[in-house]
Amino acid sequence: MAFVAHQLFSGFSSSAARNVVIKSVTIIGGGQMGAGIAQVAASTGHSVTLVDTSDDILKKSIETIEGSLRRVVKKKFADKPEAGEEFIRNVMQKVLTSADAASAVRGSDLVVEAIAENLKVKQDLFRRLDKLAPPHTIFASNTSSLSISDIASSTNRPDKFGGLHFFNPVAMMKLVEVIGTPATSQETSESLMNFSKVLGKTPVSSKDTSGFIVNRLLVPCIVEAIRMYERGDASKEDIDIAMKLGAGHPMGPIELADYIGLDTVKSIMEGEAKDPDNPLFASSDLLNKLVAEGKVGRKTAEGFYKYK
Ligand SMILES: CCCCCCCCCCCCC[C@H](O)CC(=O)SCCNC(=O)CCNC(=O)[C@H](O)C(C)(C)COP(=O)(O)OP(=O)(O)OC[C@H]1O[C@@H](n2cnc3c(N)ncnc32)[C@H](O)[C@@H]1OP(=O)(O)O
Ligand SMILES: NC(=O)c1ccc[n+]([C@@H]2O[C@H](COP(=O)([O-])OP(=O)(O)OC[C@H]3O[C@@H](n4cnc5c(N)ncnc54)[C@H](O)[C@@H]3O)[C@@H](O)[C@H]2O)c1
Repeated sequence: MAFVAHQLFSGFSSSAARNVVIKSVTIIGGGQMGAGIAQVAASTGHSVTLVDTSDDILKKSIETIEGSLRRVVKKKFADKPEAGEEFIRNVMQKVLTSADAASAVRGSDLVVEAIAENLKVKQDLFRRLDKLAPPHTIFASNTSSLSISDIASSTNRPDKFGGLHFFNPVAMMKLVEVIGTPATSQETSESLMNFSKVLGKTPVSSKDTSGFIVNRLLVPCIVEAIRMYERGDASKEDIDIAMKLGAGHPMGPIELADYIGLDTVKSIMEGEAKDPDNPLFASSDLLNKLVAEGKVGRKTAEGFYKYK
């Protein structure tokens, strides 16, 4: 799939002190999160370029976006199927794909990174993109657990760098955490807050602290659930039923781990385990085994559970 450089760089105001109005967005990583972010950005009128490492992966990303749009349209245009089809066509036209991050970022107001949860890999990517993106371009990471300051330190634009933490599935989850570091400028934070609102999300702001808001509270729940299952205190089914019916969660913590992806869960755990003061993240034999077997949850049709 060839990259088509149609995007007009249009939203930047001449004054460096003014907010960047985000019109064109490059999303790096076309997996669960990147595809979802591309979908909501295109659905709200942004020109989107979705980047991944190969055309085959990007083809799957496009299928994922179209599949999710069909579910959205089924409700939104319940009585007008033709209008729904037209909506899908219009949204899909706004999503270009490219396996070449370097050309994709050249006309972009915002770059959102949603690649693997690995500090060095994210730093390497941003170090490269920093040299290619225009000076006004804001960089944002969708990291679940890494420090935004650490990722931003690979660039020369820490003032134009923030966290934009979406939730899975992006099409359905209303929250975005906007993370500012001590170096993030007020204009950048405001631009990211405004962008999130334009996407139809509710943004909250958080300092660049471990887990931000949601994961600081959610991750211990998932960790304890997996340990409880490993110890044999309860079956995985009962743990999930208990948290759905007893705590009102839409998914149980073990189902949710499968939904997030056990590869991502393992990367988060290993990143956090570097803190010797936090025994919460000691390794889990069961999690390691599932990941080693390629059973990383829903995306591979098997994790703790099997999926059709
Ligand atoms: C021992 C050591 C362990 C170490 C552990 C370390 C832990 C690490 C943890 C990492 C955490 C990282 C997390 C990440 O940074 C942040 C997150 O994203 S957390 C995840 C947040 N998400 C959730 O909590 C999801 C909860 N689930 C739900 O809200 C719902 O279940 C659902 C996903 C919306 C699905 O709903 P269901 O009712 O279950 O199922 P349905 O299939 O019927 O769907 C309902 C409704 O929604 C529509 N829909 C669902 N998915 C999509 C989609 N992708 N696109 C479009 N529409 C979708 C569907 O069509 C249905 O519509 P309806 O038919 O009702 O009109
Ligand atoms: N899965 C979740 O529930 C969830 C929720 C919020 C945030 N996150 C975070 O979002 C990020 C992505 O998670 P995901 O679940 O979408 O992962 P994923 O495995 O579904 O997708 C990651 C994609 O990035 C691509 N990729 C890897 N390196 C790349 C590179 N250098 N250039 C371009 N593409 C590259 C991979 O090919 C893959 O398609 C992670 O940082 C994760 O912590 C995940």
